[in-house]
Amino acid sequence: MGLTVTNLACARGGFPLLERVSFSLNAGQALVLRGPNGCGKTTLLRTVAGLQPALAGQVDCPPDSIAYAAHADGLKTTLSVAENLSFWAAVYGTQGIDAALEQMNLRALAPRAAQNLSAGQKRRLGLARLMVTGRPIWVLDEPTVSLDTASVALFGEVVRAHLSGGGMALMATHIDLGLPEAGILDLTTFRAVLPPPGSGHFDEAFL
Ligand SMILES: Nc1ncnc2c1ncn2[C@@H]1O[C@H](COP(=O)(O)OP(=O)(O)OP(=O)(O)O)[C@@H](O)[C@H]1O
Repeated sequence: MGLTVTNLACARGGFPLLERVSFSLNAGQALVLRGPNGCGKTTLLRTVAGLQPALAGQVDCPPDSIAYAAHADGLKTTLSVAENLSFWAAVYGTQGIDAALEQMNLRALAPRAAQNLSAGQKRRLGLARLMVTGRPIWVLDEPTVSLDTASVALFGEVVRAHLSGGGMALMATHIDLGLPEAGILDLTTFRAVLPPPGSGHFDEAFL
């Protein structure tokens, strides 16, 4: 009931970026994607989350098991913190936002409109959304951007609790989340061989 990625190849803007990527995640496991800027971490996460098609290979996981947190927090700016979480709980058919408010240190901010939060507070709310999805596989793109040291530690604890409960996490991050149990996958070894100039891929990138 986990996540299995087999021989995955993915592209962005028509350019193949990664190929032959394989890994699996079982209950309680986390994997951190590493690699330099632009190597394709976001692209891989988007492909795993089903936001874009793979060039080749397979992503296998139970239906509706992935919760994806992108660079953008995806907040409803005019709704309060509590209303945002309640909205997402309703979307995902779950109940109760208390644990998310508590664990992401948002209780005191519950009545504040999302548009009036600081960047780090917005990020905490964006991450709290994961907790109300009830979904076991968290796919996280640079989750700690804008977080201060205390909030990074807080989020590390939230991920650890998620893993302890049988959840899984696939993350692109340059920051140490304090999860020594997480595996590391360096994507530099999976870089796709670029197509020869004039093969049409450049034009395709602008179509
Ligand atoms: N919408 C887009 N259209 C075309 N090319 C894109 C698009 N978004 C990203 N790219 C390019 O795709 C490549 C991979 O980008 P991606 O965001 O997956 O890398 P990354 O490893 O996540 O980088 P970073 O560590 O900087 O976040 C980069 O060269 C980038 O410029």
